[in-house]
Amino acid sequence: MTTASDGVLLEVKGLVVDYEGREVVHAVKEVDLELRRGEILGLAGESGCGKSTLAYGVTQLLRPPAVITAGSVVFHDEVEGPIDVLSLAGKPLRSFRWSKVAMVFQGAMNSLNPVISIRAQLDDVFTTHRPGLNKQGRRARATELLRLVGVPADRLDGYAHELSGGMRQRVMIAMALALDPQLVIMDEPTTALDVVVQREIIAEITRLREELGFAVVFITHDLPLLLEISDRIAVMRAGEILELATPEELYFAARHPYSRQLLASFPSLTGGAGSLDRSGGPAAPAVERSPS
Ligand SMILES: Nc1ncnc2c1ncn2[C@@H]1O[C@H](COP(=O)(O)OP(=O)(O)OP(=O)(O)O)[C@@H](O)[C@H]1O
Repeated sequence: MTTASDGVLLEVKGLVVDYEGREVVHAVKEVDLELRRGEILGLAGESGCGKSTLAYGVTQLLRPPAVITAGSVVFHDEVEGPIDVLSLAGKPLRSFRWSKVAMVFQGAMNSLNPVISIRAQLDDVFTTHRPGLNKQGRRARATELLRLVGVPADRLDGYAHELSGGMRQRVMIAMALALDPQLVIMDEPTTALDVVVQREIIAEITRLREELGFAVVFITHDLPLLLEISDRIAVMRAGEILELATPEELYFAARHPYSRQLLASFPSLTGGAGSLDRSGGPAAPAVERSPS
């Protein structure tokens, strides 16, 4: 049995997720996966391969017609010990989602409430999940969270539409971190942003991960980005994980032909010298390039 001391945060075994419509779609097929405490795990693969279904499945965020038909998900909480995620329902499930696992989605405008101030939205999270926190405590925590993600505290009393896209995404990250989760699922968190802002947000995410130690499941079509920021990358195709490797292993010695095909579909990875250094950021991936 896995214990917290093994450093495993999330243990997924034989997970099967189907979409039950007129025709059943087998979106996730008997996936086994171990996510380590504090690691950034990238989920790579073409559109429709099941990345989001897998990530939402392990956090019980799926809605009908999605059905988990087999498998188990165990979250090794650093305080409470193992939690059988798939057996959670109602209040314990809602609490699990904010307190242990948080989500950052692509369009912050869709996740933030346009008619409620940022402060009130954070307040909502605290009053629901941290009822012991008084008004002063909530104010202090809200200010601290904004500072953490590099948003001026005076924005707390503003509204989502008054913020730039990058600022909004930072606020979303602050909300996700509000209850100090051990895992943050990020589904294309920077896709809607321009490249410069995207780089700033990515740098912020990796810095916060260093500082706070949460694990990240990072979903994106951007394989070069994953090579740069991930500790390990799972390559998915048609509901299965074909290969799970470090960026170095994947970049220099991918085992599965499909992984090689996927890498080859990014000219920036296979092109001429210097092509790994994208948009002024740190070189991707964080691996030594071969001299050839
Ligand atoms: N609500 C739904 N009803 C039926 N099938 C669905 C539904 N949502 C997703 N699917 C199917 O499940 C499979 C996996 O989809 P999923 O969105 O998880 O893939 P993805 O890799 O995250 O794709 P993308 O990168 O485009 O977001 C696809 O075949 C998709 O068509």
